[in-house]
Amino acid sequence: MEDFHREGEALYCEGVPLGEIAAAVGTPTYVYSHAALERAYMDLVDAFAGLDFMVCFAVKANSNLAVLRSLAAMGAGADIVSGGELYRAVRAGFDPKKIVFAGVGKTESEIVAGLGERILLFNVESASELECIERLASIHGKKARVALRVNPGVETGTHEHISTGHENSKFGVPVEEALQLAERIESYRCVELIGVHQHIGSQISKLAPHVEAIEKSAELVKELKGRGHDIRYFNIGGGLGVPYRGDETLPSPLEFVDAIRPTLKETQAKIICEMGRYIAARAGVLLTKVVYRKRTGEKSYVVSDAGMNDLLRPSLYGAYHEVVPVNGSTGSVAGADLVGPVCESGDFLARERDLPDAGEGEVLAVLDSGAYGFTMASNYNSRPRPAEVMVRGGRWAVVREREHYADLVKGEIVPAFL
Ligand SMILES: Cc1ncc(COP(=O)(O)O)c(C=O)c1O
Ligand SMILES: N[C@@H](CCCC[NH3+])C(=O)O
Repeated sequence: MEDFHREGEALYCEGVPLGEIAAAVGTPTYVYSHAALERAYMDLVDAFAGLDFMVCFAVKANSNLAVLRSLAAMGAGADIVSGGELYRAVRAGFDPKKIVFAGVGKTESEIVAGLGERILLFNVESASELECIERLASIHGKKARVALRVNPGVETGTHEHISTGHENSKFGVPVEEALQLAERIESYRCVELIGVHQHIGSQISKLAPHVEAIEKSAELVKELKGRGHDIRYFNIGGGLGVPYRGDETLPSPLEFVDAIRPTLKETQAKIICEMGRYIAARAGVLLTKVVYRKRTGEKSYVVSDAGMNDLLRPSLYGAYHEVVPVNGSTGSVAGADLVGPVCESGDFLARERDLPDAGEGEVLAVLDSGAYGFTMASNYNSRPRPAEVMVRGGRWAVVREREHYADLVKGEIVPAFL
C-alpha cells in the first residue's frame, strides 16, 4: 500500500490527495496507481530472473484500457478468456505474440478472431474445442498454436468459487486425456502443439498447492517431450494471493518462484505466468461516500453510495477489504456493517467490523480493489457503473467516465407491437 499513503490526515494516491479526486469526479470511483501496477509487475519480473519467462496479465482482473496500456508498455503479455478481452488487449497495444487465450467455452467467432490476430496460443480445455480449432484453422488457412490445459487434481484451500484445479472441475483435462489429445494432434494438419497450461485457482495463500500442481504438470511437459512433441511453453497460470488483511503474510513472488525454480528449469520450456490479482489488486481503491448513518437495535450501519453492483467480492465470496477514511477520522464504530443502496440483504462491502465512524458526506476508501473490482461491476438496480481514474505521479485522469442513465438503456428497443 505504499503507493496509497497518508500525508497528515489526508489519504494520497502517489502525489494526489484522494479527496481531490472524489470532489472532482464524484463517487463511487475506482482509483488506480500506475506506480503500484509497475511495482507488482516488476516484483514478478524480478522473481523470474534467470529463467526464460513471460508475464501475461490476466485481463479479467482489470480490463480498463489505461491499465492494459500501462502493462503492455511495461512489456507484459495478456491472458484473455473471451473475444471481448482479445478486442481490449489488441486495442491496448499488447503484442499478439504475447497473447494467450484460455476458457472452456471459446466460440467459433472467438477462435477465428484469435487466429486472425495471430495470437501466441490457445489454451485448449477439451477434445471438442481442439477439433473445432483444427476445423476453423483449416477453413481459414491458418496454423493454430495450442497448449493443452491440464487439470493436475490439486486442492488449493481457496474459496470454492475460485478453485479450478481440483478433480471434477470444469477446467482443463486430466493428464491421461492430455496425452490422448496430444496423440490426436499428430493427425491434425492445422494445429501445432507447443505448450502445456495449468491454472489451479485464485487467491491461493500457500505455496504447497502451487508446488504440487506445477510438479505434476511439469511431468506432463517431460512426458510429451519424451514422446517427441515440441513443447516450448509451460504456462503455470496465475493465482498468487495478496494480503487483504493488514496482519496477513503471504508468499512473495520470489518465494513462489524459488519454490518451483528447479522444476521450471528442468522443463527447458519458456515459462508463462498469468497473474491478475497480484498485479492489480493493491493498485486500486474504491472511493465511496457515506450517504446515511443508521441504527437498527444494537446494530450500526454505515450506508454508502457504492454497493454490491460496484464491488461484488464481499457479497459473492465473503471477501474482506480494508475500509479507511479518506480525510482522517474521528475514531471507529464497533461491529458495524458498511452496506450499499442495492435491494438485497447480501449487499455489503464490510460486515461486523470496526469501521471508521464517518459522518454523512464523508468519503471512504475500500482498499485493494484493483482486481476483480470494476470488471465484476454490474448495472443491477439500474445503477450506472462507477468512474475509473488513473494516477501517475502528480497527474491523474478519468480513464472511464461514470455511466449515465442513457447508458443503462443503450441497445434496448420497445417494439412497435407494444
Ligand atoms: C486461466 C486463468 N489464468 C489466470 C487467472 C488469474 O488468476 P489470479 O488473478 O488469481 O492471478 C485466472 C483466474 O483465476 C484464470 O482463470
Ligand atoms: N473473481 C474472483 C477471482 C476469479 C478468478 C478467475 N478465474 C475474485 O474476485 O476473487
